[in-house]
Amino acid sequence: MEKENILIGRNTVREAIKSGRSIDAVFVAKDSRDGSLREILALAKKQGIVVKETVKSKLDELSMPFGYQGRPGNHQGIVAQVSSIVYAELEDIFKRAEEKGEPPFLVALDGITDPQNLGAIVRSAEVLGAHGVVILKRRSASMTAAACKTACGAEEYIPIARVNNLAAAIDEVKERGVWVAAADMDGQDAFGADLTGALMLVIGAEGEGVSRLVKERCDFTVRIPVRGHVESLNASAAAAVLLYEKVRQDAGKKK
Ligand SMILES: C[S@@+](CC[C@H](N)C(=O)[O-])C[C@H]1O[C@@H](n2cnc3c(N)ncnc32)[C@H](O)[C@@H]1O
Repeated sequence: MEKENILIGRNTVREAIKSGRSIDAVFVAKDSRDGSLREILALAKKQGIVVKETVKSKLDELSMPFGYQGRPGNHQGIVAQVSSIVYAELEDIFKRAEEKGEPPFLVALDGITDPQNLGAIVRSAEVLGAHGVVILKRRSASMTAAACKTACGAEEYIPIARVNNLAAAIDEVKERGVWVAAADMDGQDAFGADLTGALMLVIGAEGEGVSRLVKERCDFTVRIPVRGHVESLNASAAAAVLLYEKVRQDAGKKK
């Protein structure tokens, strides 16, 4: 599976944004800000697409492997990185659980923006037997080359569904008989909570944690007890601990 594609030049990037194509990031040259570039950036911003400022040589470098050899500058000050990974639907995750004859086990990410955290969580989810990962379409990291690199190929084996609205996805999942647990520092002790059976674990964003709206939709909130001075774990470390705790509890119940 191809991990990454680059769209080069103003018209290409503008049309891609307008068409609603899934764009991971727009890279724009630091020193170019004329009218048409400003218009494209405003479009990108409106759609919640990540815009990164960079130097022209970086744009040359990004464009080179995609047929622009020997023609630096042809990117006109802008390139967009689009992911070509095939995202799944929520339904595919439930199908996966059904095929395996297991209660659905999902991980949802409420706005994780660091691709390495996303990749690490996808990897842990796959390794620990979750049936799928749910991420947000906007204002969140997607499966870029950086995320795939950290996932170490796990994305090939686990469905990753992108949703517009996590609160709505939680309602849908709950209707299908799955308990939804938010991971948050103000929850009940995760090691005393019942994580067995059909479960979706919601991990919060690096800065803001789980949003209030999402937390209100969850059935309960779990906390990993900490002993140090730093308040919280890294999101991917917290996900790994909680996923493992669920696996441990399920194994204990089977005995
Ligand atoms: C870096 S933390 C976010 C910290 C954020 N400042 C807050 O107050 O929520 C990212 C996510 O990792 C999970 N997490 C981190 N430490 C945790 C802990 N001790 N117990 C449960 N979840 C934790 C939560 O889902 C959290 O939203």
